[in-house]
Amino acid sequence: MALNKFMHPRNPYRIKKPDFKALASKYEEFKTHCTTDSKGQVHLDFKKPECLKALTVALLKDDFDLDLDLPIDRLIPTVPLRLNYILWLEDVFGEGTPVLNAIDIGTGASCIYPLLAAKKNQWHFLASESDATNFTYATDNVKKNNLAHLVRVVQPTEPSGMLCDILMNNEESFDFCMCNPPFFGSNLEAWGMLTSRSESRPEPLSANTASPQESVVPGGEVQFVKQMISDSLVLKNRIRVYTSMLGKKSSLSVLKEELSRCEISNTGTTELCQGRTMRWVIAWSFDNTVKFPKPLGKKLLEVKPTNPIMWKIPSQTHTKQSIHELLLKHLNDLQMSVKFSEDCYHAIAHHNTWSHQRRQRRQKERELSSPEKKNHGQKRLSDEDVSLGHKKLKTEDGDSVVVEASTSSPPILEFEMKLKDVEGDFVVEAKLMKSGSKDLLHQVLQFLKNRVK
Ligand SMILES: C[S@@+](CC[C@H](N)C(=O)[O-])C[C@H]1O[C@@H](n2cnc3c(N)ncnc32)[C@H](O)[C@@H]1O
Repeated sequence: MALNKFMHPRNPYRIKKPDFKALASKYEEFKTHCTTDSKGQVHLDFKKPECLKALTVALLKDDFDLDLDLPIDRLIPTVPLRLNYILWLEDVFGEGTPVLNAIDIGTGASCIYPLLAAKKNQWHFLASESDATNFTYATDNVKKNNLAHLVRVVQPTEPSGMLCDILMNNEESFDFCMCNPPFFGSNLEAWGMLTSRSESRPEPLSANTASPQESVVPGGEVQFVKQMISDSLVLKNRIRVYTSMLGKKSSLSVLKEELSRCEISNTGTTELCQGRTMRWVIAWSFDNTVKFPKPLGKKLLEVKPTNPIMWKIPSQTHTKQSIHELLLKHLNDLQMSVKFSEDCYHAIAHHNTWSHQRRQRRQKERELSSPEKKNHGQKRLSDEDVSLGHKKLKTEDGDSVVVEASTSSPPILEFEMKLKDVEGDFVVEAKLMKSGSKDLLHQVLQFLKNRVK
């Protein structure tokens, strides 16, 4: 599971491995596909399509209360990857996950994206599916979960019909469209026979159940997404954000070139990492107010197990309550979201609000002392601030600088801090959680140390 550590920071499967034993004890059907070894460990054979299906069905039931029926001869979706794409779309539209109206092109028998997003965020979907068997299963899966008020499944009038086709008799506007296109251009490519030796990948660990009509399309995913781009030039802002997943990294540069050729400049990309699989997403918009999150890159997403960082506060200067109040105040000043229970603070930062505070304060003082700028508390952003995703800075009374951060960015640091009594003194013990680096955590602790002396 080499890539799990690079999964989206909010993806629960990043740290939670499916517990086959627990699932087998809850779900009879899942249990029938499991084997138990002499040590009592429960196993699943991923080379068998029935086992893959049983796992996807059990996870969707257990984690999202979704009941799915899937044909064994069609693509069986893996849940962590599908969730990664949805979580990235949440980032595009900002925190608080507003109710959105979306399109899923090629929804599959599972109708997985619309069902997951409808259940998780109450998003509305128009889902298209050209394959007759998949269309029937998708429609039944929506009904089975009582989600017909949120998800409509349609068939394009032409088998290769795309956005313009399904929106022909429709006046609606949509917030975004998403798509997991057939990746390959031919059956030979789908079977891996066109891949040269040097490019060849290790043999897959799990069965591929996708039918030819699900994995193969003339021109492969590049042609499929080029058609989406062409349709988007007609539909423009009727869909605010156009996105598609890609199975091959090489397709990214070809499609970026196509977007540039079509003079579409507001574009974004991201990587989706899970298990041993990597996928990519390409996105574009005609609305310049849409800001695509900067890809975090593997460095920031990777969390290496680290020892906690300790910091001692002498009890002569503070009581436990006064330390608690100061910690909460300063974490709050840093615009982190903080949960506190049982002497433990769980904090998440979306932007670096703690660096260069002194420089910002001096700048503010200079601005306030310069007569022509006296009425302009607002400060120009440095390149670094911009690269950190800050929307704007504004000064406040006193020595604090408040950073109004863009809300559409994923966390850059997540940590836990415990406040303990140790031999008459107080000790703060801080530990990195799902996102960030030890360096960032050190910086935050130094910021707090300077204020809680
Ligand atoms: C790779 S599968 C993805 C299925 C599902 N979205 C998932 O992620 O598991 C691609 C799907 O697109 C469907 N498809 C292919 N061309 C299509 C088109 N022009 N319009 C709608 N669906 C299409 C295929 O039948 C297939 O179900």
